[in-house]
This record gives sequence, structure tokens and C-alpha cells, in this order.
Amino acid sequence: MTVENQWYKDAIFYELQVKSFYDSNADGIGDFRGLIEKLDYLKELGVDCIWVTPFYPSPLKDDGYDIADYYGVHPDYGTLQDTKLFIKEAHRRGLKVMFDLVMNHTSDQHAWFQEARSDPKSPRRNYYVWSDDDQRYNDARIIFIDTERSNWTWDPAAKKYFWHRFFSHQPDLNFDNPRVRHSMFKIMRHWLDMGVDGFRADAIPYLFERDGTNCENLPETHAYLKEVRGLMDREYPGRILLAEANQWPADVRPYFGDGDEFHMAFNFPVMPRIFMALRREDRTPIEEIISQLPAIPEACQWCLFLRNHDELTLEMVTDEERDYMYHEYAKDARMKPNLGIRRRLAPLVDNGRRRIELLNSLLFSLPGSPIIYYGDEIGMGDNIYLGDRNGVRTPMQWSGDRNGGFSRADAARLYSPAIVDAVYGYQSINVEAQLRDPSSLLNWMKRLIRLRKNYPVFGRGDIAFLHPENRKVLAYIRSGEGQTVLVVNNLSRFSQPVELDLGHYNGWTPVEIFGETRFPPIGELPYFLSPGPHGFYWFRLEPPAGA
Ligand SMILES: OC[C@H]1O[C@H](O[C@H]2O[C@H](CO)[C@@H](O)[C@H](O)[C@H]2O)[C@H](O)[C@@H](O)[C@@H]1O
Ligand SMILES: [Ca+2]
Repeated sequence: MTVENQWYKDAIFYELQVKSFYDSNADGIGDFRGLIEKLDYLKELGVDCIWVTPFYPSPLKDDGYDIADYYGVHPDYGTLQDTKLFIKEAHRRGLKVMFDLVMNHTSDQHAWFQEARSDPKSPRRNYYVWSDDDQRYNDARIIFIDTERSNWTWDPAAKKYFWHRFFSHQPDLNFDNPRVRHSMFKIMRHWLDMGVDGFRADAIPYLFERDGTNCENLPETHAYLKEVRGLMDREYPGRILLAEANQWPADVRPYFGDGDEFHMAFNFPVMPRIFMALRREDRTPIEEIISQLPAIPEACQWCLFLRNHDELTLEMVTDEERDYMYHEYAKDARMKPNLGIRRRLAPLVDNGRRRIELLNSLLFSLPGSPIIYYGDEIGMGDNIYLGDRNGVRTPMQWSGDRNGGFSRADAARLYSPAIVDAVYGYQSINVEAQLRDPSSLLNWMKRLIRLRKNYPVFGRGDIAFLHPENRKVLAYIRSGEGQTVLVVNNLSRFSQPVELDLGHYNGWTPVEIFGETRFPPIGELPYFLSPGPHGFYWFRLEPPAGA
């Protein structure tokens, strides 16, 4: 991919669900027409690419990740025409769009599965993975441990067991079948022809199964994903693939291949360690995990996130680390689905404004492209009393009006109750109010986004950690693209003294980026700073004149 086409390296991503964003026709459910009405908001926020979670026809037993028809649009959300118009309107504003590509499984309501189970002679039978017993592949872990006891479920119509890595209503597709592999290519072309700029590829480690393995990250899976990438490069250059591979660093790395597999991959290992470091007030978890990340090909990029539509997953941590995270961040048992914590960003840090800003400083300055989960830019809350992961999928809070300005429907008709509690309710937390308040989180986020855009080094540069004695301070130099930026994060709730060894930059001047404030030049002695509680600095380092 040419350098001009590497737009994803500088982009700021924004994840949203159509149903949660804005309801244009007062039926209580967000829709594509509503999303179009809010594109100016996203443009103004400053994001570059919108990732839209599944909106396809579905029984919605896994919020659309259980697809019943890959080619359509769930009628609640609009029509294909609306979706096309959404892409067109996003593009008109210079915004890119990514859709979810759920390759691993379908809904059991998909016509393929219905045919497969009822007719052994149907060509669809071999679209799924069947067995006479439930003993094959028993080294494969169960992912949804709260609801599933086995990765096999008995189907009384087929009189066989079928294989599923997720819910038992989500049968896995059989990627050993060439027809399945080609069906996926056809589905991709359908949306790419409509103009979508890329796919967030769901649950990709699980495409193939092999005896005697854990059925994750298999060579066959990588070989197929390279074919997927080949199609993109040949037929749709400039469009991208983002991998959702919730794996340890050594197992995520192969999803970049030699630059011939995914353009991007979510950085699952870094995410929980950011929260761990914050709570421990110790930089070690972040430094350790980033140092363990293998180098990735030049054209590839990490996608950094703090929160998303799922639980804050704790699959990629040790048992001890998970216990710590539960103890610190999930005091109530209702916050703990499967191996994770179902909470939004603001409640995770007790609505602490400084901590939210610090987390965003890390999100926007560590290597990779950041993604914001809808509503986190205004500090929305969650509802731990809703089932599954629905507590972090409540209606976007636009104003203090009825239903938070999300819908004109009666409150009882909304797809989900809006947040109404005293701290996070839409009466206090909403876009309209925050736009009017110059010191709001939303306005601060906009400034952060704008600043980041002036510094391509954040998306493209190298990182070198400084190792000050005070471990409560995480400091690093980002360099590249002709820029050098020093980032200093105080993970502690108290002011901290820190001495930085900046000998290499003797004579350079740090300029604090938010205020364009010139600090004293760096000399031979360690550079002394005292960031306030959860405070951080981003300094542009300017070489001496004539250097
Ligand atoms: O389609 C099934 C699921 O696929 C994604 O799941 C990912 O999230 C899980 C946690 O909720 C995680 O444990 C797993 O490793 C991931 O593949 C999707 O994001 C989910 O919403 C969906 O249920
Ligand atoms: Ca609607």
C-alpha cells in the first residue's frame, strides 16, 4: 500500500451502534437516517473514521453479531438505500466508514443453517461443522463461560452436534469448505462496492478447527486471511482490514503477516494494563507490555482502545492480574460477565475528570491509532442492571430533553432505557450542555483530537521510554515525521516530582503543546518536572536554533 493510502495511521476512529445513536422516526430505535443527521457532530468532534457494529438482519440475540442475512439491513435500522446514503453523506464530509465483517459464525436463523440442519443432502450442510459426538476439539476453550458449557450443541433436526465458539445460537461456519470461503468474498464485495472503506473483522482467530490444537490462530486461518487481504489489495486498494484478535502479543503479531494480512489490529494486551497501571499508580504494566510487543511491518498499525461495546475483556491477563482488576474495578458481581468488566469509561474511574483525561492522554499518545467508543467523549455512564453487555450500549445522550434527545418515542418504547441516574443521567451528561460549556469533557476531547492531528508522530513515530526513578510517572519520547514529542503522565492521585534524563536533548526547548508554553531549555542536569494529580504533559521538543 502506498504511503498516501496509509490514512489509517493518522486517523482517529469512533465506534458506534446504529440503534444507539439517533432515532429519526420516533420508534425508539436508532437508525441510519438518524445517524446521517448526526454526521456533522462527528465531523465537528474531529474523528476520521466511523466503525459501525453489525446492522444486518438478525434475531438480535447477540446484538447483531448473530447475522441472518449478510447482504441486508435490519428493518429497525432502515433500508439498503439509507445505508448507501449514510456512506455517501459520510464521504461528503470527509469521513470514512468501516463495517463489521462477522466471518466466523452466523445466526442459527440464517437460511444456510436452516437448510443445513434440515437436509443432509443440501449443499449447505457442509457450510457448518458437524459431529456425531461432542468430544472433538476439546482443547478449545469456551469463550462465553457464563452461558455455554460446551462448544458443541446437539441439533435435533440434523441429529448431530454443531460447533460454535460463541453462543449456541451462533453456529461456526466451516472454512474448510471452499464455498464458504467464496461466500465471504462475495459478501465483502457487496459492501465494498457500496463504498465502505474497510472492515473490522470479528473473532478472526477461530475460523478453522484442527484436532489436537486449541483451534485458535491456525496456519489455515492465516492462509485464508491472506487471501482476504489479497482481494482487498487487488480490487479495492486503500480500503482496510482491522483485526479483532483477542490474543497475547506473540499470537496477534502474525495477523499482520509480512504486511500482507491485516492493516490494523486492536491492541488487546495493552488495554487492561493501562487500567492496571492507573490503579496501581505504577507504570510497570504499561512499560512491560509495550516492550513485549513485537515489531510490526511498516504499513501496519495498532488500534488502541479503552472501551468498546463488549465488556472490558480480561482474557489477555494472568489470573492474578484478573483478580486485581476485579477487585479494583468491579466491586459488584453484576459488573462481571464472562472474563471481563461491563462498565463504561467514566464509571470505571468514578467519574474522575482528571483520570478520564489521563486515560485519553495515554490513548492518544501511545503508539497506534486511537478509537473512541460513542458516548465516552461526554463521559456517559452505564447500567449494570441490564443483561449481557447492554449496560454499555444505552442511548446516546444528546440533550436534557425527553430520552436524552435520542428519540421522540415514549420512554417505554426505547430499545433500552436511557441512563437517568443523578450522576450520569442525560439531564446532567449530554452533548448540548457540554457544547455550551467551554470546560466540558467534550470540548476538551475536541481540543485533544485537534492537537493530535498536528502531530503525525503519534500515529507514525517510534517510542522510547524514559526510566525515571519515580515509578508513578510514565514518560516517553515519540519521534519521527520530523517531530519529537515528550509525554509525561503522572499515574498518581498526588503531585509527583520527577527527574528525566534528557541528556540527548541538551539545549532543546520543551514547548507544552496545549498552551504553546515554552519551558526552560534542557540542560546537562536531569530535567525536573512536578506534574499534578493525574496530570500529564505533552511537550514538543524544539532543537536549538541552527542545530
Ligand atoms: O460474535 C461473537 C462476539 O464476537 C466479538 O467478541 C469478542 O468479544 C468477546 C467479549 O464479549 C471476546 O471475549 C471475544 O474474544 C471477542 O471475539 C464481538 O465483539 C462480540 O460483541 C460478540 O458477542
Ligand atoms: Ca428509528
